[in-house]
Amino acid sequence: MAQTRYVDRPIPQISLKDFDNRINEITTELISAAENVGFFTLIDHGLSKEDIESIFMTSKSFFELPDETKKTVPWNTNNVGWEKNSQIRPSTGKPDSKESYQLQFGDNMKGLWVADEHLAGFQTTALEFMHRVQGISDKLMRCFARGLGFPEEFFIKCHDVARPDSQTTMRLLHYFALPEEADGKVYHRAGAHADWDFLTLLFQKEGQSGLEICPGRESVTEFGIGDEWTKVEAKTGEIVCNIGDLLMSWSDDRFKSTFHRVKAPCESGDYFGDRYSIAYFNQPCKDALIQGPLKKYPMVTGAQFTDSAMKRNFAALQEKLKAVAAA
Ligand SMILES: O=C(O)CCC(=O)C(=O)O
Ligand SMILES: [Fe+2]
Repeated sequence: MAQTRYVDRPIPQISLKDFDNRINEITTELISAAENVGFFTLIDHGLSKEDIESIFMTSKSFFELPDETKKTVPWNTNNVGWEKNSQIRPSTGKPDSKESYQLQFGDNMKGLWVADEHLAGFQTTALEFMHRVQGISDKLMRCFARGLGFPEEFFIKCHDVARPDSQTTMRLLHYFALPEEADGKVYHRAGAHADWDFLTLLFQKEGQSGLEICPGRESVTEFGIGDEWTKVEAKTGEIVCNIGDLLMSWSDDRFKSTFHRVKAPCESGDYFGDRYSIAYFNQPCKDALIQGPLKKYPMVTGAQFTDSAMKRNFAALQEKLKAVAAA
């Protein structure tokens, strides 16, 4: 396999300290990060390293359950539940080598919370953490609303997690340990993709590296991926945030939804061990009305936006599978 081409690109680090007094300054920093690299890291966000380590322990306890137990909460197309080695990305045409458990706040979770008899207190612990991450998301949404000239509460209302049909999702991820000796196979961890949500907040664990980004996308309708990657360091206390396609569209392409991946380890210095991460995806309410201030794209509802993102992804996947079959 050809060597990966790496370039250094600064990923801004933004502090949320003293948020209410510093909201103007923080907004300026967020807007600049969103307009350029599309990724930034947050510090002083209110979650301690211990809080984050503790939710990672809960996540690990879930993934250590036997598959037979995890199968009691299977993934479905509402984007909830547990899956293993089943997510195929259009960029690779191969399943990611991982398992994940997706959680939401509302009715979609009926029957899909792992039962207390298998993992005591899981639902309470997960929901408590999700509400805290939503609190951080709310701060970011306030700033992005200001930056785009919407009323300050606008995006928060459009992503209200108190509604029973809320779509916002927290995804626990476990990438399996892989053989360090080359065996002729490529084990994708998370194949290159852009997220289709509003904003993603990602928690990583120190030492478990692999996340890489590839900026350069000019419009949300374009799919091309460049080939120069930049590594994002894994630090337990920081939150890595990225703009999703929804915010790119809602900003008339001003803010960039950047391609990223968790690299298939294959070169010296790559990390081959078990990797745990947690991604929190801010998804719109189904009836939210989405259109940027410049009206670059036609107005759509949250439900239509998500539906067409999934269809576009599916169509790109079919193309890729055809190309793989023809090769
Ligand atoms: O696990 C990671 O570090 C990234 C996951 C990711 O990009 C995703 O699930 O969309
Ligand atoms: Fe992603």
